[in-house]
Amino acid sequence: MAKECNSTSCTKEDCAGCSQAKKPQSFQVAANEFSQVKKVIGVISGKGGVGKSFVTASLANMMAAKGYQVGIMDADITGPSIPKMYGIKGTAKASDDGIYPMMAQNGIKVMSINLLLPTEETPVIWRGPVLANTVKQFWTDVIWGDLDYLFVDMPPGTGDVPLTAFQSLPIDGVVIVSSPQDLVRMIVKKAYNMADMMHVPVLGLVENYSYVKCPDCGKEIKIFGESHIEEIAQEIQVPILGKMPIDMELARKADCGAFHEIQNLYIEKAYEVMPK
Ligand SMILES: Nc1ncnc2c1ncn2[C@@H]1O[C@H](COP(=O)(O)OP(=O)(O)OP(=O)(O)O)[C@@H](O)[C@H]1O
Repeated sequence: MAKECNSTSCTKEDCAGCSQAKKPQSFQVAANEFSQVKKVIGVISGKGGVGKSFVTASLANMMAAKGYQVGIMDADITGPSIPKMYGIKGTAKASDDGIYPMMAQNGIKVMSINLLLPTEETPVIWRGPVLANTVKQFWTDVIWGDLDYLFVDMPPGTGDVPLTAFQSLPIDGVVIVSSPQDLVRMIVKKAYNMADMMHVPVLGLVENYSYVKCPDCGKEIKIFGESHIEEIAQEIQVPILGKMPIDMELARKADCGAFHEIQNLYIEKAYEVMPK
């Protein structure tokens, strides 16, 4: 048991069990006064292109189908894809009270930089602090209303913008998305360590692109090689929430703006770990 003290220079180990232990400084910002969000769930990946947006939207659909009020914050400011996946077009409206999210056909509220730009092809060529501030504003200025779950499609990596998202939003837990290559071991651990350093619980791991099913014989072909997800999950002591194959039907729906029709059964287990 640690000795109780008033020191401010103790290490994390020294302080274990001490009621005076230094808490990390909070940089959290207040939500818009018209937002009541019960749980905020981040979806992260150590690198881009692993299907983070796909998993974010799949989790959101799953909770919406179970009757919860759900929103998606597309915090991937330089690579926003959520509105397109749901076929949401146009510009979000605003009033003196804030900015209103737009709604997908299954009732999910969405906010993305693409809903604030003149066209969806307009590139976002902004410096880090401006990007990071936009994520903050998606929390402070967006009128989310009553939500049971807000899923945050976090920017990939461990840079400025994900750091601000972690620090500014009251994140209740994160899901890490990865692909099967060996390199992923290091990348998943970076994402895990970032969440850990931010004192945010990791709810589980999703492996994407695990295999592709041959349309003729049904054989599972592991185009990225053998999975390492079990070993990684064991090392970091978090559950595996599912392994997703490359599914052409799901890809087609995502591409044509019909993601609201998707029930992604490959990650059904994620429901069990959602904080209730
Ligand atoms: N399991 C899957 N089966 C078929 N298509 C998929 C699957 N996962 C993702 N895709 C498709 O791959 C593309 C990239 O996925 P997504 O946009 O989710 O990646 P991301 O990790 O969010 O990328 P980034 O963070 O770099 O923006 C999308 O077109 C998406 O529809």
